Amino acid sequence: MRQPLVAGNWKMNGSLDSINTLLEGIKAGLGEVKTAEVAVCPPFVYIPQVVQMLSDTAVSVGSQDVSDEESGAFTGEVAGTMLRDVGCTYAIVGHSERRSIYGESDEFTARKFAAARRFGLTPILCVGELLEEREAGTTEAVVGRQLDAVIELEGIAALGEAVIAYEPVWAIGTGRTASPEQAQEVHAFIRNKLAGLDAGVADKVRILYGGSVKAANAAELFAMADIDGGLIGGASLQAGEFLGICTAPDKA
Ligand SMILES: O=C[C@H](O)COP(=O)(O)O
Repeated sequence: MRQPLVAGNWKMNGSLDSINTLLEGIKAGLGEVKTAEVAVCPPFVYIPQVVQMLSDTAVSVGSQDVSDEESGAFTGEVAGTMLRDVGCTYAIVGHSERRSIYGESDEFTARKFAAARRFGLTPILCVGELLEEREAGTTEAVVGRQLDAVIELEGIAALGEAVIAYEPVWAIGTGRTASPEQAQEVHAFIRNKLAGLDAGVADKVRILYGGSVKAANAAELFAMADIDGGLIGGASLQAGEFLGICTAPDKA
């Protein structure tokens, strides 16, 4: 039985003050969350503050990215060792905003996935197609290719110790959520693809859905057989909305 995971990706949002307020709000409602594991992924600079504020809770903290390198002359990079040092347990890799805005390739993403694991972080590997790729009928080819880059570098077993997030790019921040059936179709494709290589990995890996998830639509998405929680952007910046999503698995 896979425990659902609801992870908030705050992206480049927040300030010392607003994060205090957000976390106070989340902490006040955590007692209502019965089933899901909860995680938040703040901007790098706020991670120590967030780890400290959540130290009396079971909420995990992750980073939004991680360097593919360990240390040295890599200006602007943040290493997995540093993220572990300040209390992270997860690292998002290959978010579509990294892929599309900053040109990060499948191979580069795979190296970041490897680095996260090497330094003791659980990668949350994001995959997903652009609107034009969906319309061209290439969703499975794109998602399959993104997964293959990681499998080729790290091996199939590594995915059993990671989290996958399926995020159709056309649903991110657009208010246009994939329907539960559309999401389930791709989640099932991912799980079946992994099952073809290692049934144990496919059974174990949590596959999150991301893209305009809100308290109002989370329960129907999370009720699908292969959707094991969500990676939440905008709605994770509002305590009430985020808690509404975190408690959605309790209603299944
Ligand atoms: O990482 C989170 C996703 O990009 C989803 O963002 P969103 O919930 O604002 O659509």
